[in-house]
Amino acid sequence: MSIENKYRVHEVAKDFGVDTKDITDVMAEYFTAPKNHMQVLENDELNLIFDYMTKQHPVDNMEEVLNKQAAQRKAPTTQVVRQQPMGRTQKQDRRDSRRPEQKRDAKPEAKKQEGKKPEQHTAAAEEKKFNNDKKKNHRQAKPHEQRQILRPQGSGEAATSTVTTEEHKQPKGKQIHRVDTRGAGNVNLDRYDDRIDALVPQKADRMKSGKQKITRKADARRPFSNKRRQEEQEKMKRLQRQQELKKIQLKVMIPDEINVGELASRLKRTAADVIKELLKLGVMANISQTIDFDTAAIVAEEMGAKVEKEVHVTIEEKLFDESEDKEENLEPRSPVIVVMGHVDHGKTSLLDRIRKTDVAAGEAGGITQHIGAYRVKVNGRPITFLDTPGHAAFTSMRARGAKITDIAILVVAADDGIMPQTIEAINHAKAAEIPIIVAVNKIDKENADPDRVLQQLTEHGLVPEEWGGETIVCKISAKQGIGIENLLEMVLLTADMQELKANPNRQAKGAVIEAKLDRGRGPVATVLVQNGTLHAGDTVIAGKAVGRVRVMTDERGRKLENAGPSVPVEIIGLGEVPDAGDIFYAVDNERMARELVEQRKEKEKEERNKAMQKVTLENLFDTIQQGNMKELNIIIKADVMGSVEAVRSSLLKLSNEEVRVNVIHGAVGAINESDVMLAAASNAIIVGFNVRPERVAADSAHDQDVEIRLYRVIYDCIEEMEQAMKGMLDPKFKEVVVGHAEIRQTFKVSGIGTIAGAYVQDGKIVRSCEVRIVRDGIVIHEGHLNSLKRFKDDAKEVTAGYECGMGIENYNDLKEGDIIESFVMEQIKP
Ligand SMILES: Nc1nc2c(ncn2[C@@H]2O[C@H](COP(=O)(O)OP(=O)(O)OP(=O)(O)O)[C@@H](O)[C@H]2O)c(=O)[nH]1
Repeated sequence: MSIENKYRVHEVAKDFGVDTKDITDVMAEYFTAPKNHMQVLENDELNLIFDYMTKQHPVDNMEEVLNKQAAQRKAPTTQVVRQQPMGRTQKQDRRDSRRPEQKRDAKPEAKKQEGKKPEQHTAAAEEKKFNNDKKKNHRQAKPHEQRQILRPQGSGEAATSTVTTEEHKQPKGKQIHRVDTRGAGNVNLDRYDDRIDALVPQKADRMKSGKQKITRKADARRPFSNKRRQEEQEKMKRLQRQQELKKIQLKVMIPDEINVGELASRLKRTAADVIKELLKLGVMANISQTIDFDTAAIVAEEMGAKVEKEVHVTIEEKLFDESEDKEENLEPRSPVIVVMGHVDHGKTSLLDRIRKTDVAAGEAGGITQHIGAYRVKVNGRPITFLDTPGHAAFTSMRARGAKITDIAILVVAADDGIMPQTIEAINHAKAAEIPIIVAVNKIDKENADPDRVLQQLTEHGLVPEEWGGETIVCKISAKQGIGIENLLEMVLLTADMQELKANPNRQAKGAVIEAKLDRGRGPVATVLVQNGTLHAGDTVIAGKAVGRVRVMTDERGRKLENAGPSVPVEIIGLGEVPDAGDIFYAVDNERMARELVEQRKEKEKEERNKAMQKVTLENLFDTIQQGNMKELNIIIKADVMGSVEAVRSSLLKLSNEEVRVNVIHGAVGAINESDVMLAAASNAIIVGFNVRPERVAADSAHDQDVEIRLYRVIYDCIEEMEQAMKGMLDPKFKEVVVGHAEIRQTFKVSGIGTIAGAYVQDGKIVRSCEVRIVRDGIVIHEGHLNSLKRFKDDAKEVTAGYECGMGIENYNDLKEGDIIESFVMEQIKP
């Protein structure tokens, strides 16, 4: 309360025209008795006293007031009369009018209000009463309103005197009464009623809200001003409430990552607000920067929003059940084996022998057909063999992300030993991280030297068990059927170590092993079920093919109804031929599967158009920077083994904290298709020394975006790799300046343009070269020559010390003194 607003007991008494004791009594009744008459009254005390006094002292004689006002009847309807301090006469009038004998009854009457404070009392009851009174043509003054609206009693429509607003005109803190004097005869009561009607509901609202109506002393004495302010305050509060409500309701969906601008717009705030909030978290970010979900969520919550994680569900996620199997649902499954080895070492013979072993074992069934895979039973336990020739399919499957084999059998002819393809096979198996069982074949041959094979194996990191290593080596003869059973037992033993398991009780998932278009049957695919069980009639999606399994058969042509984990089956019913290595899923929703297939086709088209994604020396640094590369796989091919080893050891030394250089294969000889396949499957770069790629390999590398780098000097290779890893690889082209000429004169030739007469200062100007025009050291144009003449003759080139005439293609702004620089872009060869 400011000094000028201090309102003391005796002043209040004086203004009401009562004794100080009356005020003291009221105070004592509802608060505590004031210490003395100088005590300053608090707002709530004042409010109460006003309510109390106005109620206890209704105006019962307005005559004198009215008489005074009669003189002003012709004055404007609303007139502000300042009384500073309250005009003596009027004050006296009021005192007279308010000083009836009731004064002494004031207390008892107030006490009757069931101990409620007068403020509370006046609230609802008085409101009702007021409305009723009003309807009676304002014949009775209402005690509560009395301090606001002074009405003549019994005079009906005679005259009405009202205290009005006009707050802004008042000196602060002074008690001012404004009197709205309406002429008795021309009072527009309807208007007056309207005003009251408008005020009443608002007032009733306020009453309901239980808030104190008058909160300041100044307000107490400016009731209408107070009302307007309250209306405004109410309005403000309502707006605030709405805003708060809005804030509460604002829910934002935030994905794993979101950029600042997008977050701001989702929060319906400015980017600056979000950036500020981020700064508070110690995150410096600009509008286009991407922040992670956690950071964005904190910011959003700080800004009063409710955060929900935005999860994008792909069709795949909806369609495929990729949930992890619970341990209790897993059952042992049979191993899936691939047979690899150098050409003619006996792969086919071995596979045939194994199959025959099985048939010989008395397996009932039809004629054996080639479907790409088959199963045999060894000691009552089935083993699945991939019967796909060579390791091409195996590798291409791996390149597609299908890991289908559990164990590799490496066939090495005892009479031939380890050969290039044997090494390739070893490296393929290593890259696929599957155990290798070595089958030393053809031991029946006279010139067989199994020990030599063991020795060679050791050189390639496969130390045989009998030599204290971990590699199982079986000596066999595929032709004579020697050691086959032992080999199969070893396979089972190795499989046992792997504890291969799957859940047969779910929808099938697996890989396509082979597929072809059969004239009579349409697309036919051999699939290996890897998890779950495939049923005849299931809807299946494999890569870009979708369809229903119409017929399902095994390698002997027997119809199957169900195929569980590790079972290869041939299926008919797909709409298209899938690719070997495609993952297949049995699904519930065929329509969605077809939609997914369309999506995949579309995506494939896009990807075909996109730049290659495979690692190259050019994109190596970026790939490392993006954290997409932890290992740089390299395949080395060279003319001599010494080079392979030298390069291997030098490249391995390039490994740093971010990326490990990994030589996955090194061999002597031309770069062949198998190298390219391995590179494609392992995202490797092929490095060649003094070797060239075979034509097929080069085409294949081009198709599969495999990079082949050819060098003649090891040092160049190491340096380039190092530069690439540091992101400092030289550009593929570099500019070579050929010569300079100075323009001495210019001529304008109609229909041709400006021709420059120039003098070649150094090097030469070549007709086919690119040129740039340099004026005062600044390049003002780059382009091509459209003419180069020596005297009147066209010239191919003009060397230093000679004059020439030249025209620049589509450029005429040539001036004396310009330098024409002739240059060529040279490709940098590795
Ligand atoms: N003496 C002997 N000859 C064998 C043995 N295994 C295979 N052969 C012979 O070696 C030759 C090649 O055998 P394949 O089984 O066709 O060899 P592969 O590795 O499948 O050959 P590709 O399919 O061409 O890669 C054939 O003439 C076989 O008869 C064996 O254990 N002993």
